[in-house]
Amino acid sequence: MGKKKPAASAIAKMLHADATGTGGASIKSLTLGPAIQAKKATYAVTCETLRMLPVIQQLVSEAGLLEQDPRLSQETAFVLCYEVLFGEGLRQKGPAERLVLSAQPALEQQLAAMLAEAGVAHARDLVKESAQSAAAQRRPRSARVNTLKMSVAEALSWLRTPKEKQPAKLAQLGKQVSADELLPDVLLFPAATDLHDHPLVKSSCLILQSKASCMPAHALAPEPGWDVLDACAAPGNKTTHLAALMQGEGSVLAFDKDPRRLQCLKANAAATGAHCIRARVADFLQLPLATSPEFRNVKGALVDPSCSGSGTTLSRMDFLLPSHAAQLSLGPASGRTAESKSAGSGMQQSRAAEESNDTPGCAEQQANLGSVNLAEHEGHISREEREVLGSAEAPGDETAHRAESGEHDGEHLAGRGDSGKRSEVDRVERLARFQEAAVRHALTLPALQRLVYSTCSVHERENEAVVAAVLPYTRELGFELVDPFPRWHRRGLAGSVEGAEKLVRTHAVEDGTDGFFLAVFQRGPESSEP
Ligand SMILES: C[S@@+](CC[C@H](N)C(=O)[O-])C[C@H]1O[C@@H](n2cnc3c(N)ncnc32)[C@H](O)[C@@H]1O
Repeated sequence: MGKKKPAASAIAKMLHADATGTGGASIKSLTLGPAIQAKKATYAVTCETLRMLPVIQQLVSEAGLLEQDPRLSQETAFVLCYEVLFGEGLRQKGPAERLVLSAQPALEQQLAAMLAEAGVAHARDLVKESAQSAAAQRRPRSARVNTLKMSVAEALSWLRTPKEKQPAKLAQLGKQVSADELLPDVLLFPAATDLHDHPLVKSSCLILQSKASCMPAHALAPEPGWDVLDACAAPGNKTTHLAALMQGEGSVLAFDKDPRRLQCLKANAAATGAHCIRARVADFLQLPLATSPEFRNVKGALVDPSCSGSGTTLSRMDFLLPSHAAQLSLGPASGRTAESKSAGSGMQQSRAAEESNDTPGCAEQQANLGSVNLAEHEGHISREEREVLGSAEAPGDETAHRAESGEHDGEHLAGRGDSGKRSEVDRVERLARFQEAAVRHALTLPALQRLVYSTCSVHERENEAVVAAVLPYTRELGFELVDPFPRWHRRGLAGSVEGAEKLVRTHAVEDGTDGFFLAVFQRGPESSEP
């Protein structure tokens, strides 16, 4: 049956990772990598095949396609079935295409029967759209103005002033852009705007970065001339943001354990003109922060360590996967599966719906960093993170896991079996221990004034519970929790930790950005002496 199409390979990996609860796969990392030639088309076919999967699976099964030729893989059958029924059609190429083309009349007949049974006109109506999918489609696109290259006013003027011979699409974009109310260098564009080929993005004047991911650098608020440390920095979206807020004056000392990701950070720093970044490969936990002259004057630290990435499931479009779509209906009348569970408006409900990220990733992997291919690096995170967790941390202690977190993990992993649930719970626990260790270590910087801890996780264990674990130590050192964004509405989970009202959360469905968490520790003037 020949080589698998890239979309079929991607779907095979996604379905395997989803079914087994293993990480390492995301639609973007699998379809936009350097080895893929027609990236956008592969990405689109993969997404759309997954979106229509409940219908396609049934059609493939009822047409007996896989039995007709055992060499046909189910993923190839899914993709070809998508293309012949909903996509751009198929050409008689190889045996797989010929087989699906010969089955086309039967497939179409079966589809018509499904539509009639469900009483709907379009195949899309057979797949009930989840609340998450709808939210993902509504979500505005955000971009950060790289103020090392262009002021916000210049960027807005560039976008809003029609240029000679400017494509209509760009002129239209200029009418729709708005400045974010909270973060002065963040611009918001309408949902589904594709900015990747925009001239300002290509020249790194605009950085495609989620609003939530732009919060930590603002929360740290470094002054020009400071020495600042970025503990787990690659691929460096926040590192370059720090450099921009410092107007390129001072030093941003950036570390990451992963050499490939650090290369990515360096390329990112060069492209954005962030020349004050000094980046090197290092295990942050091993750096002699308390004793080395290199760190003597560091006043600000950002700790944005590996996390479960459970706040980024909307950006990653994990809702297209079967474990997330388990409750999707196969149409109003079919009654074949349970009702879709609403993401709801409350934090608890939505958290449960979101806690589903099996690839430790972060929103930043989806950002466009000019020529740097981050999709490639996204897959690398999970391998690296497994190593990090395997080597640097104690094994997870399941009894230490908080009941609430466990409950939601269990909920989202329903259907994967106990081992899947257990491994996810253990994974979050191990991540949290690393996160705690990283914060504690950063606090040993002798001149530290301000520390920001952030994750793109929605798990309490990785967020408020980490703050609770380090709080006594921070107090001993004279640090207090402070509120970086008094006007922001979403706070730490009530009752989770003293000072939860000073913690910042963002909600993936309700705030139009990734699910994110941040805490700011500040040392009072009387205790800032080393
Ligand atoms: C969430 S990502 C950081 C994203 C980054 N702050 C940004 O905004 O682009 C976490 C990073 O931590 C790195 N990491 C994990 N363990 C580490 C360690 N012990 N020392 C240094 N870096 C580590 C991973 O390689 C990964 O690049």
